[in-house]
Amino acid sequence: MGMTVVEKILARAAGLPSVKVGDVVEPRVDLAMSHENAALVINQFHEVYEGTGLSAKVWDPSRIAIIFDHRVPAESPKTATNQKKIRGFVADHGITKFHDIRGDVGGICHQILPEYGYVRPGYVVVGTDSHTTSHGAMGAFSFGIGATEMASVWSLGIAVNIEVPATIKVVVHGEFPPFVGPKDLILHLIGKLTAQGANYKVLEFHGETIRKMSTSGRIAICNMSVEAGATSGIVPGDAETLRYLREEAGVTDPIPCVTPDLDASYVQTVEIDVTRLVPQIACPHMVDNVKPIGDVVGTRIQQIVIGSCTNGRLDDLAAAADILRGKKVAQGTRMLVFPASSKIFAQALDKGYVHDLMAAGAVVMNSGCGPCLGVHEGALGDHEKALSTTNRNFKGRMGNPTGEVYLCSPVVAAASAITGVITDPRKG
Ligand SMILES: CC(C)[C@H](C(=O)O)[C@@H](O)C(=O)O
Ligand code: SF4
Repeated sequence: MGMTVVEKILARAAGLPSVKVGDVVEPRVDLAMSHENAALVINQFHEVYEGTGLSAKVWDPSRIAIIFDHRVPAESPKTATNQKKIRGFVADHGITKFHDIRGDVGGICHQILPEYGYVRPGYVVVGTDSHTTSHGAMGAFSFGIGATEMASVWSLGIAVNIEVPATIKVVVHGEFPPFVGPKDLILHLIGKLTAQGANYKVLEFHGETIRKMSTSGRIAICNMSVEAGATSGIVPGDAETLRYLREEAGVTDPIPCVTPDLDASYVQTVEIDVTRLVPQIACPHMVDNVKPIGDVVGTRIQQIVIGSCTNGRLDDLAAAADILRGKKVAQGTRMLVFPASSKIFAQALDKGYVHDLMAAGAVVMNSGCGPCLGVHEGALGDHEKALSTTNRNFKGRMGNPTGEVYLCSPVVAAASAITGVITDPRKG
């Protein structure tokens, strides 16, 4: 019996000739990622060693990545002190993949990992963040775990009790129409599968539309796979993965790719033709409450948000700048832009996108999670509505339980910024 790409990755990492759905395995971890919640992991990690007489040492400091992003720069003394504690741990243990609050190498964890070539095809990646699914875009099996599990990974280098997940094959055909892209595809898929439709399963993406898609688009679709409940999303490594890792991340060592067997078995196959796909909007307060844009056109918006690990990359900012160049953000609407990393920010500066966006009236903020999570900056006022390129619209997500968040692509957000109401970019 053939294996899916995740079965192959898990078999290799667990040192087994093959695995099948439901097997419980203990794969070797290639990369373990945390952000500010490393502070929790550190507490749990020390507990593992308490009373054993053993000195607490991480299994491999080169395989741990810690990125400050959720609250940068710190909004409170408590956060700043947590970050200080993590810095101390990083220094004590010699952790090298550490990204502090910096304007040169800072950014959101899910952008930093691919950008610096930390994730490779075939890797097992775990992260203390639900959107760790993003790194499936690089052909890795990448999923979120809790702080306690992470403490055990830090000491053992293996992920314990991992049940081999079933895989849903998603085959995407056709060419995107103008102003429609990967974000619309993933919103459409989540609407179709529902928020629980892929629970405990992997979404393995195939088809010519995926093959032609940039790494940026692939990150967006794998990032949001968790919103359909998926353990992970994955695009098996291919020519685009190699191009990205070589040309953009500067990787020079060999990059073997893992591909699924032709006779691999899937629990379900979903076929999507994007030829007639229209811009999609996830309406409050569930990511699977997805509607074609026509259903919500004209809804008044007080805050437009472009950024995050989902849609804060250079192509996203370029698309927004193209629409807003020479135009103005509507009165009564504010627009916040936060690039996914410092590197993207610098590129957007060089290309003039930051200038275009600011001249239109947008506030360009530093790289980090910012308004996406709403615990730090960019909160909504009572009963305000936001239109955002982020990935979650749960009640209270943007810091106010009476606020409403609509999710969309960068071009929809940019077109709507000009009018102050949800606007179809195909007609704008
Ligand atoms: C705060 C963090 C643990 C959380 C996550 O797990 O995803 C956040 O990044 C999010 O997007 O909601
Ligand atoms: S940008 Fe948003 S979704 Fe991404 S890691 Fe930060 S809080 Fe989570």
